[in-house]
Amino acid sequence: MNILDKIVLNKKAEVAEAKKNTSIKELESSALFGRDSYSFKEFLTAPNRTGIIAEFKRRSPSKGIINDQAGVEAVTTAYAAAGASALSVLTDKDFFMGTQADLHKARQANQIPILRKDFMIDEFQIIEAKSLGADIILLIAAILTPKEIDALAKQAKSLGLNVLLEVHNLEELERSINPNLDAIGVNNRNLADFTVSVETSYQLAEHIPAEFMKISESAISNPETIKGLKQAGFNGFLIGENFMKQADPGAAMAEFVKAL
Ligand SMILES: O=C(O)c1ccccc1NCC(=O)[C@H](O)[C@H](O)COP(=O)(O)O
Repeated sequence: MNILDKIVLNKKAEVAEAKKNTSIKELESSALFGRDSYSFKEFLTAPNRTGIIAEFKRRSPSKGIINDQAGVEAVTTAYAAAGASALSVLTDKDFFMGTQADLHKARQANQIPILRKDFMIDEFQIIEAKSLGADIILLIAAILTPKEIDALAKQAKSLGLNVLLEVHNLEELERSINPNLDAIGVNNRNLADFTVSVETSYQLAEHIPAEFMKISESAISNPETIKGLKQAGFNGFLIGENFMKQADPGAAMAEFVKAL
């Protein structure tokens, strides 16, 4: 069984447990449930922003512990001050050491869009994302059927959330694309074997229809890479480890942005 299969199996059990403990009514009565989401598109394309979606990520299956000392409020507010267009906050506990409280804290401290970075497989998680203050949800083509993507995207849109579809190859893109998506993210990391190549973004760029924002995800560690990806039509750049591996991730991002 590869790591993605393990994550999904674990997530199914986690969601089943969460459904036993929390009702949808409770989630819908959260103070944040009724707020209007920030527009992903507006923040990504605003002239004074970088296009960077800066990720708060303590651990990953490919790298182990990246940074278990940094605080979510301090890091995310520093990312926003450095010009992040949006934030990404991991909420998966078992593989990434993320928590739902991280997302909630990031929401209270920031006024830019936040992506709930998790493995979404069930409508319950979308309602949960809304109740925690997320603006964007991620749908990963490698773990969902086209029918599931369609249903989850429709539900997210009905709650005013922005939807980012993640693909890693042309086959995933062609089978998963649908009009309820806002952005297509090309993951430069192969989640089955963890190899990375930014070439993946270049190869898929021309196949992404113009109506969707284009995001390049993972393994970005150089401002020059962003310049090249912008030329290829990318609007957003999801960066986690490159900043999080530093003692002060916000300062690392501020330095990086100076070279853009
Ligand atoms: O990062 C991993 O090891 C990983 C393993 C299995 C599933 C997902 C994984 N990462 C999720 C991501 O998409 C990245 O956190 C994100 O794109 C940022 O990547 P990076 O800048 O390389 O930290």
